[in-house]
Amino acid sequence: MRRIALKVLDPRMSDYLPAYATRGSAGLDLRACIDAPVTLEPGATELIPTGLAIHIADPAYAAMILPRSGLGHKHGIVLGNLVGLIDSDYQGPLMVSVWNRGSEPFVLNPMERMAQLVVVPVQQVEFDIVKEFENSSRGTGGFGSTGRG
Ligand SMILES: O=c1ccn([C@H]2C[C@H](O)[C@@H](COP(=O)(O)OP(=O)(O)OP(=O)(O)O)O2)c(=O)[nH]1
Ligand SMILES: [Mg+2]
Repeated sequence: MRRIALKVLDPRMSDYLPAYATRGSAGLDLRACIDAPVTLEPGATELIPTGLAIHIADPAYAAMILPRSGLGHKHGIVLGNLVGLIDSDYQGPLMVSVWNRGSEPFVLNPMERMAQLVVVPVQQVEFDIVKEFENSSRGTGGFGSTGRG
């Protein structure tokens, strides 16, 4: 398994370090490092600290913050930025933009799992400037060009 440097910014998080729930888990749950419950009214977005920082260091990797499916589907708790992207050179506090897109207030409790972190491979690229592309079967067709259903 790849190892990534992690700083515990808030000592309370030492007891709640992100871990894979099962052997096959892709995501590491991120918890709300808050002192008191936060009520998210319908439509509200709050930037919630995780109390952690990571430094991925290798530009061939990044991390993505994704919603938890249960919170998103049942309670409308998703992310204000839809997906959070953590650069490999980022060393600041890991923050989660929690958005209540639902119709009921949602109370986020201290240390509650609010989102998940997925580490993914990244291919950085350089561009070759061209006037014409080589032919492809799709060409410029997109946005439904192959039809519906
Ligand atoms: O949900 C998120 C998204 C981002 N970040 C941190 C890590 C990331 O590396 C940095 C910058 O994110 P991004 O590039 O998506 O934001 P930006 O608005 O382009 O800011 P910047 O100008 O700092 O790149 O913010 C988080 O902690 N949580
Ligand atoms: Mg950026």
